[in-house]
Amino acid sequence: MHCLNVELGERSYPIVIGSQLLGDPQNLLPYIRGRQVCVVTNETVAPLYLPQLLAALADFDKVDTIELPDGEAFKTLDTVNRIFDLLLERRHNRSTTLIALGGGVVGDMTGFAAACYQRGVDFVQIPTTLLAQVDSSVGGKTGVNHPLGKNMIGAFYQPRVVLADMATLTTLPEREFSAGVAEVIKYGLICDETFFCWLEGNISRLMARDPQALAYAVDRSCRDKAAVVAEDERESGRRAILNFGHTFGHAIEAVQGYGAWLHGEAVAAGMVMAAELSRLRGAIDAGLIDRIRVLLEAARLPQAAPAGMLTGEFLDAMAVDKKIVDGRLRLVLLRALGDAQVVDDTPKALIEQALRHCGAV
Ligand SMILES: NC(=O)c1ccc[n+]([C@@H]2O[C@H](COP(=O)([O-])OP(=O)(O)OC[C@H]3O[C@@H](n4cnc5c(N)ncnc54)[C@H](O)[C@@H]3O)[C@@H](O)[C@H]2O)c1
Ligand SMILES: O=C(O)C(=O)C[C@@H](O)[C@H](O)[C@H](O)COP(=O)(O)O
Ligand SMILES: [Zn+2]
Repeated sequence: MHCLNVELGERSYPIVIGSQLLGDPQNLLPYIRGRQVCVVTNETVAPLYLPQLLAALADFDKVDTIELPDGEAFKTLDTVNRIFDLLLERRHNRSTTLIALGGGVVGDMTGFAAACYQRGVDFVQIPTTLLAQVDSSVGGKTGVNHPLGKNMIGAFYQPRVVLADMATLTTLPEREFSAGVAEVIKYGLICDETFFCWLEGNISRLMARDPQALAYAVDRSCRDKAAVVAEDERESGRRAILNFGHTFGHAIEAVQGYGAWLHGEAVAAGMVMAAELSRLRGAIDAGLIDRIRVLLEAARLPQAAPAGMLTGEFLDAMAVDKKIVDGRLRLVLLRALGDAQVVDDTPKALIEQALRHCGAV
């Protein structure tokens, strides 16, 4: 077990990475200030890991659990309202702590509920998917989807601790594991060339969930993300690079219907689109795109738009992107391997060309 720190002044917190962490009260007690807790999880994760966690919480005065329905389609205000209902019915006060036990969907909604309930209560992230361990549990972006756009309602709200128990990844389905690898590859592309090269040499070990390769990938991803977040907590500048591939990816998620493509799958295809656009602007060469495609192939991730998705559907959905300023679409593109930048002057025709190269019709 080891710890990394997300350095955010008085909102700093540790990311604890290890195995068999969630059953040990000592990993949680130092971060929970009151005597009340509410575990938020879902119907899939609860039977797998809730009993272990509840055993670790046995000494609290009030321990409640809410099991949400599973799936991206349930990442909504209505579902968050169910958390508020339970907290109020069970008289949780301002000293309560919410504990998110699950993937990014549970984590994003629990964090948002914590940000809003009685104007803010503590929360803890216990991520149980690869994607949540390497990305969503770190950095304090919380929120829900809206039919018109992904993560459109939310708040920046940091957890008190992230407990990444890698033992939970043993039960993760293959497709979900691959989705997490997409965000891992993202770090290499945007800010960590050495990591990208390591991934090229170790992708088979990673996909086989070799414990050492997995531990290295989780640790390195969390370090990369924590460094970017520490520099720009509320995305006024550099943090936008963590959105590489996401403007396209979010369009896929919204247009296909939330949950049809997994977030990581949509981001994978979106990263190829963003890389293709970077090439059309003359920033990178075709060789790098080939290298990205080889990694995505090995990770069993998509590299093109969903069959039949129209360039117009992409552009319409992208028009509500949260990075837009003064009506200008801002895209995260590559300057080189390991070096991303935000660009706000990409001609629409070039975007359409990149989309068509990547299978949009
Ligand atoms: N806040 C952020 O910074 C951030 C970053 C990246 C992604 N996200 C969000 O995260 C969400 C995607 O997260 P995700 O990929 O974890 O999806 P998810 O939360 O839907 O979890 C994936 C599936 O795996 C199941 N599951 C979870 N843990 C399991 C385990 N240990 N064993 C077996 N099954 C398990 C879940 O029940 C679900 O069916 C998206 O909504 C995305 O927008 C947020
Ligand atoms: O932490 C960030 O910043 C990210 O952009 C990480 C992304 O992987 C993540 O999907 C995030 O939720 C996207 O945020 P959004 O602001 O584009 O909705
Ligand atoms: Zn993402």
